[in-house]
Amino acid sequence: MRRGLPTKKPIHGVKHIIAVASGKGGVGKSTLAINLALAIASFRHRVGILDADVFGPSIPRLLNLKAEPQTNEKGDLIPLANFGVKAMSMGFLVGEDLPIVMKALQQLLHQVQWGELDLLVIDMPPGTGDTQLTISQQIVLDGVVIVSTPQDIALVDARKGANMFTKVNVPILGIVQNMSVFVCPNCQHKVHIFGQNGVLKTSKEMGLDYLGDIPLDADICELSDFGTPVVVTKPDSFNAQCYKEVAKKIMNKINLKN
Ligand SMILES: Nc1ncnc2c1ncn2[C@@H]1O[C@H](COP(=O)(O)OP(=O)(O)OP(=O)(O)O)[C@@H](O)[C@H]1O
Repeated sequence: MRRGLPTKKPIHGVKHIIAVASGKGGVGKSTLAINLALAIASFRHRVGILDADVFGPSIPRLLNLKAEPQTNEKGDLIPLANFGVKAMSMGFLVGEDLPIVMKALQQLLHQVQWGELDLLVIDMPPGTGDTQLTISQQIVLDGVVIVSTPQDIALVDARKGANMFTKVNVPILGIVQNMSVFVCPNCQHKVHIFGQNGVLKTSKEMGLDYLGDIPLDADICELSDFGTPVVVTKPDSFNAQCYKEVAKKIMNKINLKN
């Protein structure tokens, strides 16, 4: 028998799969992943989100989902859903015991009854570890979206992340800058807390597309904490529009209509 990398498999019934990744933790990856999923669903696509953030699953909280998923007669997991988006999360399944986590990851990748989806968004764990490699090697991804804040320490890790995906032949759809600008709610003065154009500069240096900028705004954080993300709760707000602009660029790249 030939030994080597495992063969990549599509996910049954799912037309497109993108991953959202970051080099560093806490830069807003899950918030971007869920708002992108909801934005693309708002363009009348059937969307699911797979939370593969093994040690810090956020999607149950972001979608206000708590129940344990049921299984079908084949033993496949049936996703939960909220705001029209189907969701499956490591957070529904396990604690933090590594062997169990890796087994659960296989179940999440290959044994979920998604039904027909136009797009599955995978929320990756931060960094460049085993989970990212496993997903890159086992799943046919249309591409990965990298998110970073504009300060150097995050950008160094974003580069590492991008390099890892390139090495394993996963196309990079582009980079999103998060939390670069804070607009004072009283005087509208703009403050670039972590620097202004760090992600744009890095994307140019790396020859990657710049997909847009999401401001640092308390509303984004609070609505996420309530399990009511800004794209569904305040769809006409500036913040929601920023996520929708990024979503449109991604949809164009993977040939999804908007
Ligand atoms: N643009 C933003 N404005 C304000 N707060 C934000 C923004 N983006 C994310 N946050 C907040 O920052 C925190 C971290 O965000 P999030 O959980 O999405 O990051 P992450 O990169 O997925 O983290 P982890 O490494 O835990 O997976 C959360 O409290 C979230 O609400």
